[in-house]
Amino acid sequence: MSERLAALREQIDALDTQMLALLNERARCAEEVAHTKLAEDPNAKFYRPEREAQILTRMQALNAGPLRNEQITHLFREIIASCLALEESMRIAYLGPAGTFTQEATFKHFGMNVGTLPVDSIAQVFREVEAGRVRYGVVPIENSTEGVITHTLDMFTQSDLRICGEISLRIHQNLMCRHENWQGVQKVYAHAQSLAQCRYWLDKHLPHAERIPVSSNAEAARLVANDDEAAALGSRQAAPIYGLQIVQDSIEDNANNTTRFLVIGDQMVGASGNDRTSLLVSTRNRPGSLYHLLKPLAENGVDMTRIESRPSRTTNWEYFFFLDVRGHEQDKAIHDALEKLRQDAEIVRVLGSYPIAIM
Ligand SMILES: O=C(O)C(=O)C[C@]1(C(=O)O)C=C[C@@H](O)C=C1
Repeated sequence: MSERLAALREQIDALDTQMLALLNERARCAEEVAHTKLAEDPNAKFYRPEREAQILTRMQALNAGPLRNEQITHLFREIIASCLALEESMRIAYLGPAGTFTQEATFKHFGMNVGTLPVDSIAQVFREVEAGRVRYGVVPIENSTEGVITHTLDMFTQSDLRICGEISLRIHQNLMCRHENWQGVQKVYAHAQSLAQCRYWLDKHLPHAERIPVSSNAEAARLVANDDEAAALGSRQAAPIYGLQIVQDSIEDNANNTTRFLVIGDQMVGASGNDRTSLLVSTRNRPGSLYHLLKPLAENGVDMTRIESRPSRTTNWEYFFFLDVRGHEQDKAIHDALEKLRQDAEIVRVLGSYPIAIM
């Protein structure tokens, strides 16, 4: 080994020693935070999404490189998750099975070592949280190319759970096989959405392979585990679970393909300074009802970023409206707009105020 290399490694060893001490000092602080919270309130919540968002935003602002903000965010998320695990060991239910993008989103947000419970429907995620068998749940809510996941919206009309956070995940599709010789595959299994997201890549590179839609990408990987002539598309997490190799990565046609997920729980989240509030509103069916619903928001200068309507299911031609606005329900503008709205609408429910997803 050259003297230069030996000296650099010595420097790295010294820095690692410092980081180790600092990490444990931080962990002891988090343990102290837990004791303090409990002393102040026996029902205190340990997971504080607003505080986590503030920490990550601050680190990004301070970051001078060469590590990219994305890497810094990932590292600090893992550090915070490890500290949170010292405060409380918790389990997260997600729309499974293992190896799906929802699992990837769960690990991204709660750290790679969090306990998880994969379940087989969005409704079941809600039920697990409602029954207290898990602390939080993670469900998909919208994809940038495929649109809103109406099943998740509908669940909020039947559940009192709140939205505690959101996770934004860049969807990278991977081609996975049992062996490296992917050019010879005859079949490509995947969820229909994943097949659609890789249509041009498949046209170009595997034009003769049959595309077979299945219930989830994890199911696709499971089928390919027993088939030398097939490939699966999906999240990189699926490969080791089903003994597959990633033979081509990031093959999605649209590089900006993103899915948004919600963290659901029974917790009110404080303001982080960069928040979103989701509302469920219903009005009597009369002329101008949508106008009356939106007027208080506009008059108070509340920035509405989305509106979705869903049939009420109990009365024909009556609708629930799902609205997203920028800001926190405690902000004066939103608070005042909600007061006004409540005078007019049948139902006005705040589904949650939560930090806007960070990277
Ligand atoms: O500040 C808190 O409330 C903590 O519990 C500490 C901490 C952290 O490690 O920084 C851990 C978990 C919370 O979700 C937020 C922050």
